[in-house]
Amino acid sequence: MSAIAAYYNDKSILITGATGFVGKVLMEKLFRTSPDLKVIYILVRPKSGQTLKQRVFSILNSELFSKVREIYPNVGEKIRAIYADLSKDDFGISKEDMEELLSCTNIIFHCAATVRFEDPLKYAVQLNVVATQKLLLMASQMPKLEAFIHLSTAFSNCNLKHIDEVVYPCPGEPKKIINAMEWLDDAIIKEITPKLIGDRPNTYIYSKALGETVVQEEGGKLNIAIVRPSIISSTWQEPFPGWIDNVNGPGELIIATGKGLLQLLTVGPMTVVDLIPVDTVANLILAAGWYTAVHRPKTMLIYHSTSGQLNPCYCKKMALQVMATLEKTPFEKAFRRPCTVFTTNTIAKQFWKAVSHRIPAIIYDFYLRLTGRKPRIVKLMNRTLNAFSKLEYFISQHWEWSINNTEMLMSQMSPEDQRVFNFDVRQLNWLQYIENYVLGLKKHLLKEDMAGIPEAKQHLRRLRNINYIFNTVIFLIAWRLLIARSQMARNVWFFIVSLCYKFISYFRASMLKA
Ligand SMILES: CCCCCCCCCCCCCCCC(=O)SCCNC(=O)CCNC(=O)[C@H](O)C(C)(C)COP(=O)(O)OP(=O)(O)OC[C@H]1O[C@@H](n2cnc3c(N)ncnc32)[C@H](O)[C@@H]1OP(=O)(O)O
Ligand SMILES: NC(=O)C1=CN([C@@H]2O[C@H](COP(=O)(O)OP(=O)(O)OC[C@H]3O[C@@H](n4cnc5c(N)ncnc54)[C@H](OP(=O)(O)O)[C@@H]3O)[C@@H](O)[C@H]2O)C=CC1
Repeated sequence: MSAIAAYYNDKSILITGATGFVGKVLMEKLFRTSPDLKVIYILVRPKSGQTLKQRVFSILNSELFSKVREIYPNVGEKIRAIYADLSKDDFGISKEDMEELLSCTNIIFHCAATVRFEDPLKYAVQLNVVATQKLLLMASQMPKLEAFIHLSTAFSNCNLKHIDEVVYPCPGEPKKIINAMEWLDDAIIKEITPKLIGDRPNTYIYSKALGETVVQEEGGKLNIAIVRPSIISSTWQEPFPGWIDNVNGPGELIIATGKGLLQLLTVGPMTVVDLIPVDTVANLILAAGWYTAVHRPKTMLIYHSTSGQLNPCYCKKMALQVMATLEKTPFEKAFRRPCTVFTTNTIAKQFWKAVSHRIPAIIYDFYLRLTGRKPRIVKLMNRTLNAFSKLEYFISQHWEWSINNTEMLMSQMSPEDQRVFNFDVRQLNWLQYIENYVLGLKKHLLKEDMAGIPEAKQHLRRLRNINYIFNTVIFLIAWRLLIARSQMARNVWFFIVSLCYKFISYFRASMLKA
């Protein structure tokens, strides 16, 4: 049996962020590989009108957990959902629940965070720094705790081009920043945010960097490791290829491309997009948890969960594969035919944004208004272009991450562990992976049925014909205006017409001879 799987059997595991993208995959894997684990405590808040029970029920009944349900029908009995809102003091956890957590927990996986790039700094600090600080304090009171795994991001130091497996100093001391967030007025915080975050692109990245400093400074004697994933994407292999349930990062751009909203990619041919499949991240987290608890390294280790060094995914190649998959299996009800223009030129970029994005959106909304419907495309287009401008930062640059600790971890694992908790991205075939990713977005996120593909293709053919007619009309109008105003245009026109006439006469004469 796998040593890592055996380690988690009989353990009480606390997961924060278990209702999120990474948390769910982590929990699923734990149940599948270590069914004899004692309990998984998850810190959950009620959301979107759902109680804790309802949230857990819908996760366990989701497609992601279908394999777990097969092998382990009573899986719900091993989950203890504990009410907690990490933005509140003491997380709002009841006294009894807190006592149980403190006395029983063996391992903590801290995945919870706010991942929105532009949350107000106060909220980002509250979630990604203060909550981490409080969780560390809780952890320090857990006598049975063996390991604390903190999830950060590979981009926490994206102001550097080469990133080592160390915690770098961050502008501003966490304690001072936390203090300032408590008493400063929201308007003032907003004003000083750009100065505080310095050369980091947004409040999310900055707060994650501060979070790492807090882990390093306040981890005390705890057995801690930090895992830094890059851009987390759909599952590669487990529990099945292509599972994804959120639009963060690439998902948003792929959907916008598939729906015909986004037709622009500002990348050079050799730009690498550092994708890392979510199941690979979960496997690395579990391996790091085992290693930290069993081998107790003297210093806190940081593991980069990235792909660029070992098996780079080139952005242009990825986009072409996205397009090829969309050709075979298009998304339904597209606004326009999917098409991608690659450019790194700023002027060309602005031109394409206006001509091929904003103007068609305005025309379409005008048409919706004329037909008595509510205009919505301009709003959607603005949102798409805004999201694109925020994500662009991560695909227009190149970073290098050291992976010594990650490779060391792999070398410490038995062949069986390497198979069961595989995070070796060298084995990944990007073309196959991207195809599954696009299909996964269609199926699991957009909830589109494969039976609707003929209709989606028919819709795209209609859009192509409309496009042809539209372009021809625009060309004729432009040409007519030009002829009316320019002698040269008129000469060109007569030249073309007489050429056509001569060609037809010649053709007819040679037909008659034959
Ligand atoms: C060919 C392709 C190649 C691809 C090539 C890949 C490259 C891909 C690089 C990625 C690189 C990431 C690298 C990060 C590495 C980490 O560690 S990041 C962790 C993950 N986090 C993320 O990815 C979060 C990214 N997203 C965000 O932060 C925010 O969505 C953005 C982009 C800043 C936009 O924020 P915003 O303008 O406030 O927009 P948002 O609140 O999301 O939505 C506004 C409104 O639109 C609505 N809305 C949202 N989505 C939709 C939708 N799809 N339709 C309609 N309405 C919508 C919302 O409901 C909302 O409505 P209201 O509530 O206002 O009524
Ligand atoms: N996704 C990515 O591309 C990357 C993510 N990461 C890191 O991985 C970790 C997980 O990210 P991911 O799963 O994608 O993020 P998600 O947004 O999918 O999940 C975030 C989780 O945190 C929980 N959470 C947020 N706020 C609170 C709160 N106030 N109280 C209790 N729980 C809360 C959410 O709960 P709820 O369901 O109630 O909202 C959810 O379970 C994060 O630390 C992130 O920084 C790192 C690199 C890339």
